[in-house]
Amino acid sequence: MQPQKPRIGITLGDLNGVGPEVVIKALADNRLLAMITPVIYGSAKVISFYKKQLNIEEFNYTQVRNKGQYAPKSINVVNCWEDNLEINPGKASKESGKAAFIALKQACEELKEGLIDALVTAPIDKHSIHSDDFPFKGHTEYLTQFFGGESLMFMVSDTLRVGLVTEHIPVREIATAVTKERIEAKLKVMDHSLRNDFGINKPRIAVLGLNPHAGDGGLIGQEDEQLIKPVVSDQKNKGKLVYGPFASDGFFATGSHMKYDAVLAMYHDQGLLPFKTLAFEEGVNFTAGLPIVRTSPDHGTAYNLAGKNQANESSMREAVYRAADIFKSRNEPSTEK
Ligand SMILES: NC(=O)C1=CN([C@@H]2O[C@H](COP(=O)(O)OP(=O)(O)OC[C@H]3O[C@@H](n4cnc5c(N)ncnc54)[C@H](O)[C@@H]3O)[C@@H](O)[C@H]2O)C=CC1
Ligand SMILES: NCC(=O)COP(=O)(O)O
Repeated sequence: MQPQKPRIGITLGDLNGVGPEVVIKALADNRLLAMITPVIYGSAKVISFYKKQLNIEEFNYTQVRNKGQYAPKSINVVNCWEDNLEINPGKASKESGKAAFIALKQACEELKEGLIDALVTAPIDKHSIHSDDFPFKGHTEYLTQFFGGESLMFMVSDTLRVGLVTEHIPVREIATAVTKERIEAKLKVMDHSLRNDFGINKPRIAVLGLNPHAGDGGLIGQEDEQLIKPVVSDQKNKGKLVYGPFASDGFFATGSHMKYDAVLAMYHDQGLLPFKTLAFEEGVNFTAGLPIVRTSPDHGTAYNLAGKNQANESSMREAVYRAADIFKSRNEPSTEK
């Protein structure tokens, strides 16, 4: 008997952004259908609108009538909201933010119930979706609360992996949020994910410094000497292959990242700026550390491109492949990890 293909839930994200476009373009590639059963959470009306606009013939889908009954040879579409919602490509709106949340919530509930195996999320507009029902800064924070656990925003490609100690917080709060406990917790998730999700038996991890020149021996801020160095030493004493802190400005430019399986950055732009520069098209945002698998493309709603058939779908395609790979890796009989 053929093993069951992983059922990958895919949320459409903000219906006025490039989410629907990159989902349609990625799934129009039939090779994906041979490997996974896609279940789109959103609306058939939105899919039909963008399909027409993009003039994509080879994208056929089935509307789901019964919850959890997903046709293995089709692109399944679950209608999550009323059909009368207006579609305005490129325009932020509270209504589209609300719809994005409804689809995300339904997909998460079905993931929890075991009706799908992994989740891929198309981009939301963090401002539009924000409400009393969704008081979060992004998917990462929502999923961490919904499923529980210590999560890590882990940007991954075949050649580069970058995780973050702090995520969506204002720059002025970074220094106080970088604590020994938080660095240790994120290193633990990263180490575990490299072993279990990526099959690396002895992960080598580089840790970036917080201050310019990793503090210059305490001349430019104390955090590198007093927090980061002791954590790295402690990890080494425990037999872990953890190195640093490295001055972050020249780290990627000199190709130093290639000597490690992953890099731990202290804050969002410190990690995502080099990641997107080096791996924008193939890069994927993976939420490590949770009991479920969630990936997403590494870009946002790109309102400037929405409705113009100019969005590149490769990051979305990689996100789908990556979710299926990690799901399989977690469910394979374990070798030594
Ligand atoms: N996982 C998620 O849901 C994410 C959501 N966002 C949200 O997206 C919104 C816009 O954020 P920005 O910082 O402007 O980032 P963005 O990724 O939407 O746009 C940055 C630049 O990249 C280009 N770009 C983005 N996706 C592209 C694609 N598929 N093909 C070609 N070019 C592409 C855009 O045209 C723009 O020039 C914000 O509301 C933000 O919160 C941002 C990142 C992730
Ligand atoms: N720039 C990355 C990002 O914003 C990820 O957001 P989310 O996956 O937490 O929604």
